[in-house]
Amino acid sequence: MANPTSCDSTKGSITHVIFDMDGLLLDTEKFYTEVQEIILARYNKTFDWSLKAKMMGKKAIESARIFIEETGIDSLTPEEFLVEREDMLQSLFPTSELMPGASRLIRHLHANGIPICVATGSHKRHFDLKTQRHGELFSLMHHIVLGDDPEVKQGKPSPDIFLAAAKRFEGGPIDPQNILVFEDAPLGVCAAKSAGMSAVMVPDPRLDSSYHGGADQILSSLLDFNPYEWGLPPFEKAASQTHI
Ligand SMILES: O=P(O)(O)OC[C@H](O)CO
Ligand SMILES: [Mg+2]
Repeated sequence: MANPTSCDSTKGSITHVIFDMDGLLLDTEKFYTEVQEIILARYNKTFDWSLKAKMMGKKAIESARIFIEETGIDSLTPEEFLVEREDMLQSLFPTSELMPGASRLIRHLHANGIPICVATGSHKRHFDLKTQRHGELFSLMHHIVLGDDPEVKQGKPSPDIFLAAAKRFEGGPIDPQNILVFEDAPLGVCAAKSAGMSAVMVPDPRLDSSYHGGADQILSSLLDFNPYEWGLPPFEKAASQTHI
């Protein structure tokens, strides 16, 4: 039988799970990168991962401000930048695909009665486009908190979105110590830790490891997540392996 004492005290106390969406559940960060590269090329500039790290996970207008500030393009306002990228994003988002392991993990936690939700910087209109092929999977979430939710005053790295998500679980607010957040973005990990939660980071391999600080665990893929390590119900296969 599985030995529960192999989990440390924090990991063993997880009862609720919050998922980031872009770059974590859905392979959508590549769309932002592609579009931003196209826009920057018009100004003979290139997009790099240090800028990407500052933008990922934020609300659209917040990341637009960073983009304009950091690239020094003064002929575009952040609002104009958002308009300029919108048509391209709207045609790409409906093609969004799931990240490896996302479906398995969501279905596993749901089937085992672990309350799960999504907390994404994406606003409603983009969320609807990105998830239009994944409605059934996202319907397994207890709730979804979006970047344009009135309770989310500031985007990540502010803890606002994760604290709002913790409140909306049944019996909420859930103690942050009992919540595990999955994130791909450095600012998202920062937000989860500021909210007092545990954070598993699944970063893009192109993100420099200097951005990995703060996460409680770094994984290459959701496929590598072991629920048992966190006191969560093990995957079937893992459960049988513990008998060996
Ligand atoms: O990573 P998310 O799901 O918080 O989304 C944030 C933006 O929409 C994209 O960086
Ligand atoms: Mg993300």
